[in-house]
Amino acid sequence: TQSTRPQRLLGAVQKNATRGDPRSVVRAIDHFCRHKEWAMNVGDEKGCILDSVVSEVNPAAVLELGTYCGYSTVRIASLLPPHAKLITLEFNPDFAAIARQVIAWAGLEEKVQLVEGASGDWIPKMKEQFGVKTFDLVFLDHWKDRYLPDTKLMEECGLLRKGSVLLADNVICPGTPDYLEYVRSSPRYTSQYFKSHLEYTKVEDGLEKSVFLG
Ligand SMILES: Nc1ncnc2c1ncn2CCCCCNC(=O)c1cc(-c2ccc(F)cc2)cc(O)c1O
Ligand SMILES: [Mg+2]
Repeated sequence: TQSTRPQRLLGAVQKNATRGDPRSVVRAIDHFCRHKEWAMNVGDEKGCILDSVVSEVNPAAVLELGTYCGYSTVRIASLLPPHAKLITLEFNPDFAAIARQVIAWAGLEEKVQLVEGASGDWIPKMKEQFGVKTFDLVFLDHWKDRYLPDTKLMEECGLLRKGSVLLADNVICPGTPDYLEYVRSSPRYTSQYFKSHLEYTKVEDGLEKSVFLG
């Protein structure tokens, strides 16, 4: 039977990356996606911007919306301080199964909780299910038309505190126009655009960093 692209991506990790070495996992995925098969990871160029924001925030509690194969999960988790936790939500069970193995290969299982399901269903249950108070950093990389409703949901559920940072992928390509309009015009956010390119291409894309002001 035919393998899927995520399965072939996992194979490239297991073949080319060193167990327990997150950077080698990131490098193996980027090489696979640049030279073999494109895949919708945040990628190396936007990944450097992600790394700098994670390092600056130095978060104790991170939420990632949209795990896919776990590429950004590994990038983020590898930069977290001890005892910090990353909860990552993935809707697609096949993607989730691959991501678990990629995260395990990187040796980051202790820092990551992968939850299968839709963001709209899980966000209201975060506090009771995972003992989360608020998130210091949220990385939005899931359905582009869910960025805005899920941001409003996180506000309503009290999951954001003064200073919480939202970092959104793909605000240009595929684009999240309603989300951009909201965070850039709302008095409750200070927003900043980091111009970059769609992963592994020359097409313009970028990350939007928005700080919740409470
Ligand atoms: N827990 C949850 N709740 C809701 N939705 C959930 C979810 N967990 C997952 N999903 C569903 C996300 C499906 C993937 C989202 N990402 C994307 O759709 C995406 C697409 C491109 C792209 C750009 C140009 C092209 F020509 C083609 C594709 C690039 C990217 O960096 C992308 O992140
Ligand atoms: Mg993306």
